[in-house]
Amino acid sequence: MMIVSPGLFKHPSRSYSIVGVGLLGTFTYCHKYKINRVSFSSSIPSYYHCRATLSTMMEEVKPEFDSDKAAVLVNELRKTFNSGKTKSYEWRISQLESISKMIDEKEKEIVEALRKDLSKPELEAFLSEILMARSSCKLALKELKQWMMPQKVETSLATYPSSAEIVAEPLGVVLVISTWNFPFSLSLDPVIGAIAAGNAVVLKPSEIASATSSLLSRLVGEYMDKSAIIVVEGAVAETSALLEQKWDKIFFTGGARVGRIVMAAAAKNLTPVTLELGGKCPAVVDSNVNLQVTSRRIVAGKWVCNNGQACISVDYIITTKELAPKLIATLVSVVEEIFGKDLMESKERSRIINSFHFKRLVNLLEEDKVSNKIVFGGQREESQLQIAPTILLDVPEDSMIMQEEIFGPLLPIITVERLEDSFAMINRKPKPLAAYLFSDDEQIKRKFVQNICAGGMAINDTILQVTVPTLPFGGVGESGMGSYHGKFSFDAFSHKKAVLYRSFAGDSPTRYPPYTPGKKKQIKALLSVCIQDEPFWYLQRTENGRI
Ligand SMILES: NC(=O)C1=CN([C@@H]2O[C@H](COP(=O)(O)OP(=O)(O)OC[C@H]3O[C@@H](n4cnc5c(N)ncnc54)[C@H](O)[C@@H]3O)[C@@H](O)[C@H]2O)C=CC1
Ligand SMILES: CCCCCC(=O)O
Repeated sequence: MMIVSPGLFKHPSRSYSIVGVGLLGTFTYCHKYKINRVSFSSSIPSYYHCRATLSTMMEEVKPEFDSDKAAVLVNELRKTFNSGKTKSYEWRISQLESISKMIDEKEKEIVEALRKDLSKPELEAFLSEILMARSSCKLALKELKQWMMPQKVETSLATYPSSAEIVAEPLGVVLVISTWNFPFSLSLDPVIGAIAAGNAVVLKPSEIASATSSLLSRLVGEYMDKSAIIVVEGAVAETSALLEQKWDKIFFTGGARVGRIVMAAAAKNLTPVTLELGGKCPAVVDSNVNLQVTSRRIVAGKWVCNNGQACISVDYIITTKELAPKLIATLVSVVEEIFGKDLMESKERSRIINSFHFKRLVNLLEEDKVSNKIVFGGQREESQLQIAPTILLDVPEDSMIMQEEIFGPLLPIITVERLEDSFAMINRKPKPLAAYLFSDDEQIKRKFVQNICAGGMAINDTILQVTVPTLPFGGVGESGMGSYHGKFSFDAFSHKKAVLYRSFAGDSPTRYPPYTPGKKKQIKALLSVCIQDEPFWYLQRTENGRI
């Protein structure tokens, strides 16, 4: 079903309805494709195979928002950026205040869109979407003046007398491509960083969360400066049209398969990227833990958090053979305490986003070597797009469920003889976005932090690391590159320009050729002083005492 959604180029001061000659014609709408109930044959095993099939389906319908339209859009935004308007502190603050106002005034509509897209419970929508976006915006409003201040730094004897600073300047016109699982906060959070850093920005939400995508398009058009901040709705074709343009930064949230497409497109223009990808996030559980608290925090980081459809969700657990039965029993009791005995009736869990993800998850459960490993749950109802919280024990490491990111309510538990054996298992896999350890043993904690490479970690909890704005949120290796949240968002969309200030005084002829033997002696003497006293620099303490 193809829906034309209004308002992409509703532009009071300049009309994009370019009537008349040539390729452009009149263009005042974008095409949005609603994909909620796409069903694939159950023989397709992998998520990415499904996604690729979906992409093929999309290609059959030529989009109106094509590369020519995208070029017009980028050109208009570049004019805005080059006018200097987005660089001022006042403009940035005004746009951030508009976002804050939008979130406050439209909270109910946001919750409703999230219910439509994911049956997201109201409180979860508030906590993981509205509060996340609101707190990012409030932090930027509070800290922006400091973030924009040039950072004074040390200089060196070789440049004496001098002073130096690092100046953050906006990259220019940036593209934010978002995804479907936290479709509101994951779209707005990077946009907040882009605006705080003084950029013009295009947001392309995920077509899979179509209600939130439409809401963002309407609200951004209503509240924000349309000459600098635009939402383009659409699917693969529209995203591809955007990727053909020259951007000053692309910020992508989604899977690694598409991350590679984004990076390849960016390479053509040497455009820097931040890739917020995914992966299999392990949770290691030691036998010396408070099992009740551990289980509650794993359940929170798995089934409460968007029904496991979260990039930082616990993907699998590793624990000892001795602890496994007690851990499973405690997890089950906590799940039933939180969601009730009739797991399929609970309204406290988001649904699976659509039928192709539903089928993908069922395929993971029904693989021969896995289907007899289910120790809890396993119920599913396609009409409700719901799968019960499901625990599996000791599935083979070469099974699909242990090879692919699960991104849903299935939780395999793998047992090892010794807890340290878990480290090798984790390090055999691609570097995860997050890794979790539950242990009371300080030595094990230290070894985990030192030996497990991951985007981020939490010790004795799950997922909360992304709520701390002083911690960068991002991946490593297959789970992504770059990071954001808090000032890291401002930095992700800024160029850090080095500036050295010198006076005309003290210009020494020693610096210039011809390098006579006497001069060489002087230079070597000066440099040896630098290297002896300070590694080639002197500490010119600045007025704010910062190095
Ligand atoms: N690191 C993070 O912050 C997060 C990472 N993720 C990861 O994202 C993945 C799930 O997202 P997906 O289902 O992939 O998201 P998706 O299917 O919504 O795609 C992401 C974006 O890429 C676009 N896209 C899809 N195929 C494309 C193509 N062939 N060419 C150009 N653009 C294309 C979509 O229109 C969408 O806007 C998981 O691996 C998850 O771990 C999800 C949420 C947060
Ligand atoms: C609530 C914050 C969610 C972070 C992104 C994710 O886990 O998909």
